[in-house]
Amino acid sequence: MKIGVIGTGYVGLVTGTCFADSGNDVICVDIDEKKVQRMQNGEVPIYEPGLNRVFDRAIREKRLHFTTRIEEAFKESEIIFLCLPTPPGANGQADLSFVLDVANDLGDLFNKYPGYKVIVNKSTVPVGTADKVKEKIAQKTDTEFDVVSNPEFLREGAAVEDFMKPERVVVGTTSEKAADLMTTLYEPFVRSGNPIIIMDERSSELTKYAANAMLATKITFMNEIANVCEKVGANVDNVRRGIGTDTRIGKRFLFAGIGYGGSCFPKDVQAIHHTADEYGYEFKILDSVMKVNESQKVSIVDKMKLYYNGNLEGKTVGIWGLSFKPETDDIREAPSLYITEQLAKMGVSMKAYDPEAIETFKEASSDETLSKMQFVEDRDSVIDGVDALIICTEWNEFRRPDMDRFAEVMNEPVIFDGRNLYDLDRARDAGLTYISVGRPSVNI
Ligand SMILES: NC(=O)C1=CN([C@@H]2O[C@H](COP(=O)(O)OP(=O)(O)OC[C@H]3O[C@@H](n4cnc5c(N)ncnc54)[C@H](O)[C@@H]3O)[C@@H](O)[C@H]2O)C=CC1
Ligand SMILES: O=C(O)[C@H]1O[C@H](OP(=O)(O)OP(=O)(O)OC[C@H]2O[C@@H](n3ccc(=O)[nH]c3=O)[C@H](O)[C@@H]2O)[C@H](O)[C@@H](O)[C@@H]1O
Repeated sequence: MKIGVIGTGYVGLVTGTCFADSGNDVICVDIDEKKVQRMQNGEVPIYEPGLNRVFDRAIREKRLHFTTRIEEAFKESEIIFLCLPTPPGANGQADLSFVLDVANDLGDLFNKYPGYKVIVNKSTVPVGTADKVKEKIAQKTDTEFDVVSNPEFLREGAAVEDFMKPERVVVGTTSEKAADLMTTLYEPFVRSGNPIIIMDERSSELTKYAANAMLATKITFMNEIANVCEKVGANVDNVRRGIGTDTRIGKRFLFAGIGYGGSCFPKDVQAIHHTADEYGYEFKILDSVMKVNESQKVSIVDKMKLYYNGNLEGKTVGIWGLSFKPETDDIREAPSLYITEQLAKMGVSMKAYDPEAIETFKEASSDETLSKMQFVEDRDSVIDGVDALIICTEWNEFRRPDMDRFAEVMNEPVIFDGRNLYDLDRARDAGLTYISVGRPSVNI
């Protein structure tokens, strides 16, 4: 099949590359000229494990092309995917301007190159967007076309794996013709028997938000259980194991920490809350989820204030991990941004390391915060001569450090761990003061 992909971010590039890998001819479009140039030169512009290998193969076999001209991707394609940003607007609603502007251009192109095509919304978009896109295009053309909702469920850091073997593919369309084309396209990805679930457009659009809001709620629930554990002297790891073995609850997404971040959970929880509000429904549980997550993101700073009796000025603190989760360079809504901002304001100096996200972190932080920060190139240099260490991201290389080294090289071996990486007995044996999430503190 001939496929066009508009927008080559985490979703668009993975979508285009994986469809090319399954034998389709794919043209990807982006307005970012530099990015397109890099991709044309064979470079993957984001860090995403496993993407390089599939990307190189698709380029070598000449099935994956890049352009800044939407017309080039439109002309020959049977299916066109919109993988455009839908950032939060001023009141938390999804900003649809990127999607609707492109829909407008598509209307003109349909006029110029008439003939049936399927336009697919892969961006996360509010209920009713398929109708809006349809309207925009229909204002410009009489050609037959369909607009389909096909939400994406991939996780950053595991994007290729998730795309290649999705647990389900959701397709929202009432058009049989479009459903057949989408089924043909996705069949190679669900050979193991996972379903392609066809439904109406609105249900499909809401499914995406329901999935993200449910997962954000699950994490937040565990963060609240962790906060209760800290009060009553219980251990959230034990509670997690105790409940996760119940298959009705499930083992995954039960890890307490410093709040959910990333480009999607925070914005999508806000957006579905806003949609409900627009339709006169108060989504109360999500009010609490957002409120709890705000405070959870900086709970480490509260713990530090308590430990240092409110006096952190002049301290030097090491930071392990800046990205919102491991295996990505994405820094959007990362707890590290909020923690470092607050510490900088309190006069704390910081020394930070992340395997992939230092550059993106610098781009996203204020000069005031950066003026208090120094960045180093390896994990071990961070802890030399610091008064405490904060762990923000659970990169693998932070899981098994030489535990004795903390006491040897830090001014004081104090660790505030936002990701519960270490066994409490091992921390105790290494002489650490160890404060984690929802577990008894060690040596306090
Ligand atoms: N990042 C993720 O893990 C997931 C994201 N999503 C959703 O997918 C959508 C895209 O997300 P990301 O890929 O993360 O965004 P992104 O911000 O990484 O990439 C968007 C790309 O679109 C390009 N773009 C903007 N306007 C354009 C235009 N007029 N023509 C061509 N290209 C244009 C930008 O230059 C950028 O390269 C969002 O709605 C998001 O909520 C859904 C599932 C997973
Ligand atoms: O719509 C999206 O963009 C995507 O959002 C999430 O994917 P992602 O944001 O890449 O990352 P997750 O692995 O879901 O983690 C999100 C946040 O939750 C936190 N988290 C996750 C799991 C957990 O048990 N505890 C926890 O605190 C992570 O640290 C991270 O900050 C969803 O998992 C994807 O299915 C979805 O497609």
